[in-house]
Order: sequence, then C-alpha cells, then structure tokens
Amino acid sequence: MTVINTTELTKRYNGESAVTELDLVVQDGEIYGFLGPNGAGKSTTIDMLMNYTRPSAGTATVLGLDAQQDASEIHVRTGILPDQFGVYSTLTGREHVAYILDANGATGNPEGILERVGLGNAVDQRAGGYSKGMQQRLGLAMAIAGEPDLLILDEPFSGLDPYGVRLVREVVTAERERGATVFFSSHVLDQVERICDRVGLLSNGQLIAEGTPKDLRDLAGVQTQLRIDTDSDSPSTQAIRELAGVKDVSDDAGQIVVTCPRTACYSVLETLDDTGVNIQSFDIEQGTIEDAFVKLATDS
Ligand SMILES: Nc1ncnc2c1ncn2[C@@H]1O[C@H](COP(=O)(O)OP(=O)(O)OP(=O)(O)O)[C@@H](O)[C@H]1O
Repeated sequence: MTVINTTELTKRYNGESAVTELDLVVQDGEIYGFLGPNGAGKSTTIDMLMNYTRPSAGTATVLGLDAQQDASEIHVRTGILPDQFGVYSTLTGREHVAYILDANGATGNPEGILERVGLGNAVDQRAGGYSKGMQQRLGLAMAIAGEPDLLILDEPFSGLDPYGVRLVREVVTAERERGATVFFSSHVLDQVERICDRVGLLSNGQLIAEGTPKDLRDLAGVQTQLRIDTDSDSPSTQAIRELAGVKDVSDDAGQIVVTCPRTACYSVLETLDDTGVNIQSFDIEQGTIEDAFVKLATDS
C-alpha cells in the first residue's frame, strides 16, 4: 500500500515557489528520509501532508486518505513530531502523553512510552523544566503514543546528544518493526544513512534525487579511498591500475592510495597480494551520503 502519495504538489508564498510539482511516493513499512538544505521545502511539504497549510496546486494522500478532506482521520492515525516542537511548561511528561492518547482515543501506558524515550526518571516532572534534548524526546514519545500507522518526524535528531541520537534511531527502527511507516526530515546524514530504506533529496522545492543511500552515493559518483601500507618503497601497482572500477592510484613511499568503488576494494587487495606486494595494513575511507548530498544539491 502507498502511505504517502503526492502529485504535482506545489506551495507558493507571495508568488515564490517553496515546493514545486512534487511527486512523492512512500510505501507501507518504509523508513523514508526526506533530505535537503535549509529552505529546500521539507517542512512546507510536511505541513501540506498534515493540512497545516494548503497547497497552491496539486494533491496529496496520506494513508490512502485525502490530505485536506480527511485531515482529522489522518491526524488520529499519524504520530507527528513537528518542527520547533514546544511543550506545555506546566504539564508533566505523563500528562503530555496521556493527552495525546486521550485525544486519539488510543490506549497505552504513558510511563512505559516515556521510558522508551529515556524519560523514565522524569515522568512526573513538569516539562517546562526539561532540557532541550528532554523536550525533543518528549515530542518523540507523543509521536509514538497510541501506536500510529505513520510517523512523521521533522528533524527528530535536533538538539540531542549522541545517546539521544542513538535512542531515536532505535525507536524509529522498533516502530517500523511494529509495522509503522516512518517519514522524517533530517540534516543528520550519517544517521539517515544508517536507518533509511530510501531517501529523497529536495533542493529548491524540487525532488532532485531519490533511492537507497547507496543509490545516491552512486548517482553522485562518490568514491571510496583505499589506503594500503606496504613494506616496499616502490610496490608494483600496474596490475591494480587495470582493474575494473579503479579510478586513480597513487604511490608515496610505500603507501598506495586507490580511488575506486567500495565493491572493488577486495579485488585491489587480492591483486596486490597476488603480485607479491606485502600488505602491512589498510584503511577504507568510504565516500559518505553527505558527500553525495552536497554534490547533488550543488549540481542541481
Ligand atoms: N509561512 C511562510 N511564509 C513565507 N515563506 C515561507 C513560509 N514558510 C516557508 N517559507 C519559505 O519556503 C521555503 C521553504 O521553507 P521550509 O521551511 O519548508 O524549508 P526546510 O527545507 O524545512 O528548511 P530547514 O531545513 O531550514 O528547516 C523557504 O524559502 C522559506 O523561506
């Protein structure tokens, strides 16, 4: 089933296009990362999906329902962590989660939900006294309360320490295992790479690339560098220069640096070994999705 489907979805503010003819399809059970530089149109797209703002043109369905006509039903079935999430300072964490469960007619144990996001010790503390990271975790707890079919998370890693970042990752993965679909925007690209099935890259309101994180690295031509330390001052590199995929080989006082796709690294090492080069150690520096993101966004 298609969980999110937009057709030529467009939003203009004062004649300026924030999102332009966006065609987006997210399937049931996917973790989809919605990426893009500041001002690319990510939050505007989420706002249109949630009917917080009306499109200037085009259509969107969420969970098979019309994003505008059926917004109430979509809200009940969707857990949302909005951009710039704010707490009610006088309410406790427990009261925040209980409110969402009640509003959505759902059952659940607020304490258990808060424990899942690492707020087990702050359940009855007023949220106004929570740190920024704790408030963000509370936002995540409210999003997952009631086991929604879809999670829409706008910058879920924002303001979190490494422990919090890992926790979001674990919660997102667990939610998908439960059967939810997850759609989130993020600038924290290494995390995106670790959990997303697919990513879409938005630039100036347009979807300029889409696929698995690996697809995007390949599309951008991001290469891997393999550094090999040998015990020779002038190791023979002719055989590896002729291997498929090898882009560049340099040799400096026994250290060979090979630029090639990650899949070619094993052949390079094996070929060097076959030609009698004594490999002492090696290191693979993989091109990242961040490299791909910058290249694709700059080229577009
Ligand atoms: N209410 C508004 N009125 C006028 N322009 C707006 C409004 N909301 C967004 N925009 C403009 O629309 C464009 C897209 O903004 P949006 O917030 O969707 O980007 P974003 O990708 O979410 O950015 P960020 O990563 O910085 O959160 C920007 O140029 C922004 O200035």
